[in-house]
Amino acid sequence: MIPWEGPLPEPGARRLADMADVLAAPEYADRDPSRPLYYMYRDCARSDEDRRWLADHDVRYDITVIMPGVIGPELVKTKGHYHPENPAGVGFPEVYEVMSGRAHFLLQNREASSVLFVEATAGEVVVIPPGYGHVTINPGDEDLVMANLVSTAFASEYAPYARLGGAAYYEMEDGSIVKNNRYPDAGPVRRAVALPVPAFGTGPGVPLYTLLGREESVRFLNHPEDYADAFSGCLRDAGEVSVCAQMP
Ligand SMILES: O=P(O)(O)OC[C@H]1O[C@](O)(CO)[C@@H](O)[C@@H]1O
Repeated sequence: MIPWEGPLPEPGARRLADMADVLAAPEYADRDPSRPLYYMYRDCARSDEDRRWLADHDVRYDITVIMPGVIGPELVKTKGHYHPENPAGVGFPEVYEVMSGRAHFLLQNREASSVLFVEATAGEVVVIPPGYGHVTINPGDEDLVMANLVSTAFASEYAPYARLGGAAYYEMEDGSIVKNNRYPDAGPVRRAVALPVPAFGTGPGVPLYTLLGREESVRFLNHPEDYADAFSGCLRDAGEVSVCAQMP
C-alpha cells in the first residue's frame, strides 16, 4: 500500500531486463526479464495548485515502490545514476523520504573515492549531496516506498554505472557488502547517518510533501551552490563498513 492521499500517475516500471548492466550476477537478468523490480510514479501532486507550484519551482515529487527480494545473490535495488552539474557547476542534489519499509542508500562520488552507506526507515529523510550518484536497496521483506523531491532541470546519467557493472559495491542477500572488481580504486564504504538540515527544513518525521509552499525549502534543489554549509552537515560519518573482497 502506498501511503499517499492523492492521484497516482501511470507508473514507469524498471524490470530485470533493464538492469542487466548493473547486476552483481548479470546472468540473472535473462532468467525472468519482464519481472518488475520497482515502479516509479513520477511527477505526483495532490492538487492542480500543488502541481503548478512544483512546476513554478522546477521541482518534481516522485514516489517509488521497490519490491523486496533478490536478484540472484544480491538484494533488489535501483539501477543507479549520477546527476549532472547545474549552470553554476555544482551537481544537482536530491532528497528522499522513506514512506514505508526500509532503505539502504549507497552513494558514491564520481571517482568512487568516497562511498557512503546510509540506512533509513519510515519517516527518515536523506539528502543526496551534490556530486554523489545513488542506488537504493530494499533490504527488508516488505515493499520499500519512498518519495523524492528533485529538480526538473536535468536528466539522470546512467552510463557511468552501466559501464562498470553498477555501483562500486553490491549488497548481498545476507547483508554483506561486496566490492565490484571493476572499481579497483574505490574507497572504503563509510557508514553515514542522515541528519536534519535546518536550512532545508528537512528531518525525520517531516514528510517531504510538507515542503511544498515553502520556497526556501526547495531552492537548494536548483541552486546547490548557495548551500555548501548545509550540505556539509547533511550526513554524519559513522565509521567504516566491513566489506568482502569476493562474492560469497
Ligand atoms: O533512476 P533509477 O536509478 O532507476 O532510480 C529511480 C529513482 O530515481 C528517481 O528517478 C529520482 O532520482 C526516482 O524517480 C526514483 O526513485
